[in-house]
Amino acid sequence: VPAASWRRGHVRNMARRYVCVLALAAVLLLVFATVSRSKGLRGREHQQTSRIPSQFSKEERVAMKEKLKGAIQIPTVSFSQEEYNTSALAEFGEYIRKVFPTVFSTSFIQHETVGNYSHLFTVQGSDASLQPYMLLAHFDVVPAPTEGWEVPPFSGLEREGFIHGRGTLDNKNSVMAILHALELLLIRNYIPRRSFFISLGHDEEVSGMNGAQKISALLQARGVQLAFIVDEGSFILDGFLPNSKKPFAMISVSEKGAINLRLQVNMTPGHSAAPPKETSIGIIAAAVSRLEQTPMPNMFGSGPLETAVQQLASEFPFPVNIVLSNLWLFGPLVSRLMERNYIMNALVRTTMALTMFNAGVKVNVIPPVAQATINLRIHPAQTVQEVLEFVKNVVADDRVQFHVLNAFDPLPISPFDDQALGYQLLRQTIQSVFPEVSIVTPGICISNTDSRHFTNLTTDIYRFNPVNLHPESFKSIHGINEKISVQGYETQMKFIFEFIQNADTDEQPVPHLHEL
Ligand SMILES: CCCCCCCC/C=C\CCCCCCCC(=O)NCC(=O)O
Ligand SMILES: [Zn+2]
Ligand SMILES: [Zn+2]
Repeated sequence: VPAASWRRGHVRNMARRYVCVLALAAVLLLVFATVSRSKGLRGREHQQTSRIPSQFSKEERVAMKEKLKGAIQIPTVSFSQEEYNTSALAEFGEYIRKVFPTVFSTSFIQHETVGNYSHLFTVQGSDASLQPYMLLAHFDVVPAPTEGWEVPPFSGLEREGFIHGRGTLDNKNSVMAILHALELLLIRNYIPRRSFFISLGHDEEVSGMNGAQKISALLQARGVQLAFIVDEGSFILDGFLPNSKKPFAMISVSEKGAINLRLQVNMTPGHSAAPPKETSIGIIAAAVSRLEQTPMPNMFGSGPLETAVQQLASEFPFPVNIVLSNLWLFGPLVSRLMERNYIMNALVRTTMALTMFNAGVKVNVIPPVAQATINLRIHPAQTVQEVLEFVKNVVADDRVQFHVLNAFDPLPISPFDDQALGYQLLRQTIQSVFPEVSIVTPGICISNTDSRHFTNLTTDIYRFNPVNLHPESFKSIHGINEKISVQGYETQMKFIFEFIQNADTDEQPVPHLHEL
């Protein structure tokens, strides 16, 4: 082909290619612009640069409580690992999509459903150098028979400044406060610097194996490591200390282990008119009675609780403050005094509760099987094996069989020194949102939480809900008349609104003056 003709053909081909590339670029740009607009992506001109004040309009505050009420009305009850209200769990997923549209439509937030009903949100921050953290909560609740309730447990009714219902403290309040705080931040054009995850479990009350544990495995498979986790598991404790009116915040830096243990006695059935000396029910009843009469050893002596007691000493008048500040000398006395109160008792020892009893087939038949299920919560100074040995030694009856339904050791103690970012961010936010709270102490969660499934992703697990809890309210958790004040819920949401912004810091926490 003559050179000139070749050159003309070559130039024509090159021109065609450039036109195609330009056209493709134009189309992509158009698509990107469309997607950005529709998905709420904010250009840097929208980048939030200054702090967003946690002030909310009357309409926003009304919406906060109404959305919580709506959540309470969905009966997301879990009965066992195999039995929970799947339609309610699915309905709850639809509900949060409806009431938090910005959370679900923001381009830097990814939502995934895990284990069919749990929710994982990945909120991508603008500074990838900052290690992400996680906010944890759950929306399943324990059953709530209506007997004893002032209002129906799933009505979500508001009365005298309180929203009533199962889950108002454990733990739909946290689920809704987290999502609502994020919704309001996004509406105010907030973009986080530090990425964070929100994990909302659907089966925390029945082990978390299908929710939180699967979310943990998913994040581990993605190579995620977390700076810290914040979950339920303690509160601002108000009225728990004798002679002290001041509330204090306890951040649980560990949680007890647990054993669900079934005791069983089998016996040949027969006519009740000619009974044996003891039936299977009598044998099991005597065994569990011995267990109830033989408390586990008092383990008060070292660890976060002692730190808490010493930090609280200043709340007490002379000479109590001297006693509490010198546990090396008065520890045995203090431990004896603490075990007199059922909540404090749960802090100083492994507890045992007989929670289920199944036996008998008919009034005139000797019962072939008797079963007693006991729920043990293991103090951090003990192990599953030690507790099982203790139980078998107290039962001391070969006719009683032991079946461990599930068990896990106490959780490690998370750091709570000046360099512990998560702990210090909580302390900092507590003192800015709750100025009346002057003491923040470490503690032990006497119950269990979904956070125990995340020890593979971080060592810094903190269990704390920014809600004032009174001893009466404590009784309502898994009990009757669970409720949260409207003001208390608003403040919980405000706390999270502040905490998320506080977590954007890349400075190491500012050391604080120790309370001691
Ligand atoms: C001097 C210190 C006084 C401390 C008083 C401690 C009061 C205990 C406060 C909160 C504990 C309750 C936490 C609520 C979360 C419950 C989570 C749950 O139900 N998990 C399931 C389970 O454990 O079975
Ligand atoms: Zn809970
Ligand atoms: Zn619970």
